[in-house]
Amino acid sequence: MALYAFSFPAFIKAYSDPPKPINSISFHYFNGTDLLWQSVHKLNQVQAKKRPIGVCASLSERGEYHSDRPPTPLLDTINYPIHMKNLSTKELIQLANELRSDVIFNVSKTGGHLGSSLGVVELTVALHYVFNAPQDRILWDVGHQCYPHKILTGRRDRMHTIRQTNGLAGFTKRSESEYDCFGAGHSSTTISAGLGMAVGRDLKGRKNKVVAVIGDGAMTAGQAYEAMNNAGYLDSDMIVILNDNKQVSLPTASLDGPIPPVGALSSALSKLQSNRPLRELREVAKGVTKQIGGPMHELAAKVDEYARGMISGSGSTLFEELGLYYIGPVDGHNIDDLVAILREVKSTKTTGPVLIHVVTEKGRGYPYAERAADKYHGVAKFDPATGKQFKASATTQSYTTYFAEALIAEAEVDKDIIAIHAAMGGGTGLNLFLRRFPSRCFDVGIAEQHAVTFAAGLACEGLKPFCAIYSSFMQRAYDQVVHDVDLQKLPVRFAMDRAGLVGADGPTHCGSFDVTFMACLPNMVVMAPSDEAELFHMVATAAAIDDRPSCFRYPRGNGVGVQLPPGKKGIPLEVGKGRILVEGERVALLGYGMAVQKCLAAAALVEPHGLLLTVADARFCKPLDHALIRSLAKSHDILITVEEGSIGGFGSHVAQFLALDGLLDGKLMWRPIVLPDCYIDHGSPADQLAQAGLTPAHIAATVFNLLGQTRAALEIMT
Ligand SMILES: Cc1ncc(C[n+]2csc(CCOP(=O)(O)OP(=O)(O)O)c2C)c(N)n1
Ligand SMILES: CC(=O)[C@@H](O)[C@H](O)COP(=O)(O)O
Ligand SMILES: [Mg+2]
Repeated sequence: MALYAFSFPAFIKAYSDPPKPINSISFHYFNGTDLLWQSVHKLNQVQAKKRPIGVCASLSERGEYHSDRPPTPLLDTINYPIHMKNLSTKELIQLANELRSDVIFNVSKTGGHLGSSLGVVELTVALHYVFNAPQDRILWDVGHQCYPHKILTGRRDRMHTIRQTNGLAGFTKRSESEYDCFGAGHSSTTISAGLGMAVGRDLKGRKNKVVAVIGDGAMTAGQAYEAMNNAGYLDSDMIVILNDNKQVSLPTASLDGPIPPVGALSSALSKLQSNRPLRELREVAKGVTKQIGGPMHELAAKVDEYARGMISGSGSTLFEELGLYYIGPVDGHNIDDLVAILREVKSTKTTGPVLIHVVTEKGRGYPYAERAADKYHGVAKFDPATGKQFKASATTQSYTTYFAEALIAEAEVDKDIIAIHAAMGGGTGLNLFLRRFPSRCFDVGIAEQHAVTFAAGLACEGLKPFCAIYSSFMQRAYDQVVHDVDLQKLPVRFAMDRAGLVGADGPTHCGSFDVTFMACLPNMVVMAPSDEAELFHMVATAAAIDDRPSCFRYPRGNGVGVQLPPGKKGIPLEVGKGRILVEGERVALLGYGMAVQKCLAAAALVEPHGLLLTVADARFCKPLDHALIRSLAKSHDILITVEEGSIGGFGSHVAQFLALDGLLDGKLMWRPIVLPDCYIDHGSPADQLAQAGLTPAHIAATVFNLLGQTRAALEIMT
């Protein structure tokens, strides 16, 4: 939407004889007595489906897109934003189309986050055209939509390495580029960080701009409001761009039916889109204010005041109540409008925080993504021509699916079981639960803190809430876990998926700390299954624990192929009891969670050397199975614990017990194998495990070293 820089006569004329409808926004009618404009605003050009301009490759016969990478003659000349500055609008449109095809072909070879990147192609071009990064700070919330940004900021030649070992990160990352002014991965942080940068700029006497791009999903998290509230109070100059694509929650893991956006914000945003006329009037008024001085200010200010008042009457300027100047909605795929409005806002002095509401389409410009329920949010490698993804075939289901099936089985026989997730219905598998129990599944938006305390409230009323939140996203709700759940000993059950290393998403998404931060809580039962059958049993165990909170963790990935319980219904375990899987001698490996599988593999590696190791599955970190640990410590020379978690977790609790029980006072050699005290970068799961020292070979080498067999230790590692 272009801000109309009316001249005075034209402005007055607009009052009586509105201009003819023009391309994107036009004012039909203004009645001088009441401030009512009807406007025609083609927000999403139907022609959007038109083949991109300037792309001469013919469409594939096999499908609806090119099978070969189309030529990108203009993009080939752009390595950094500085190379874009002299382009015409037409060239910018061509650049956007070439950039879009570049993203599609890159991701078709690497997999990754496609839909959100496609939705911000025009916005990215306009931002890097108008603003001067890296001096101007451009922040991308969550950062999963940053592929166009990375291509335009000197990293096009490395996009084929994205999310791979030693490759580009899948999110923005400060250490990767000066153009990535803030790291992301978890949502809803950029307004806070951007405000910090704006205040820092002012304190340093600098003049650069700060722009935070945040999605409608990320805008459902409380931190976004904390930040806007503070921005409104501080009145610092910054620009928030709300990228509203009507996708808040993720059916990432499965092609579920479209999940409507959750929460009151989504309906407020829809209202904003329906309340266009009044807002456009304000934009006109603002445009006039800037173009003319003197007495017209009062008229324009009056128009603005009326418009604000009338819009807020409909409760639609939620953002203005927080002190941000609202502009929009703007067509996020119209570069002409975007450039005009960004230029206008950039050139306006001391505006305080401004929120530009941009409406985009996730997956835009790639028919398979546009049509998919999940908008191709997270994709495997795929054939660009047909959109067919090359998903690895597996003989077992994901732990996510097993969890959902286990919870459904429990909910079939217990009507008090309720499921809660935070905008991750696909990733947690709870969309499967939702289909079976639509009234007992709650998606609270990207609001993990609220999810936990909401579950606490449910537990107060005698329900049995299962809060399914990825391990790393659970970090966001830790005080709620402590203060609202554990301290009050409320029976909330926490299902923490993506525990341990997660591969391509890297350190922001690795569930490294959940054992550490859960097992230190006095009332929490903390357990971890060593395979998919155990996961069913632990879901049943959690369902049965109704006098305190409990949690269980499980990894990203598929089961190991063990027999599932009959009817896929778990049997509650005896709380605090582990089990011995293999009786050996001299050396005992005590695994926690999926690390037990690595222990079994390590035992198999050393057996040809005449070593028969004991392998035990702890099952519980809290309460610990003291009898099992005491027995292992007393009947073996060496005790090694293994877990895919940080220091302070299972091994630390075992050490605490061994020390207090006097079991370290004798000959026992004891070693904990944990994640190293560092962040493991994105890469393949195998590479990550190797970097972490958690492979079966590493465990076997530890055994050999402790037995003084250093040659064997070296050999097993080569
Ligand atoms: C704290 C946190 N919770 C959950 C997620 C998982 N997640 C990644 S993207 C996404 C949806 C984001 O929606 P939006 O901000 O609208 O971006 P879009 O994908 O629509 O472009 C979610 C829930 C996350 N990254 N961070
Ligand atoms: C960007 C984001 O946070 C999610 O898309 C996340 O990458 C999903 O992870 P999974 O692919 O493990 O579900
Ligand atoms: Mg969205």
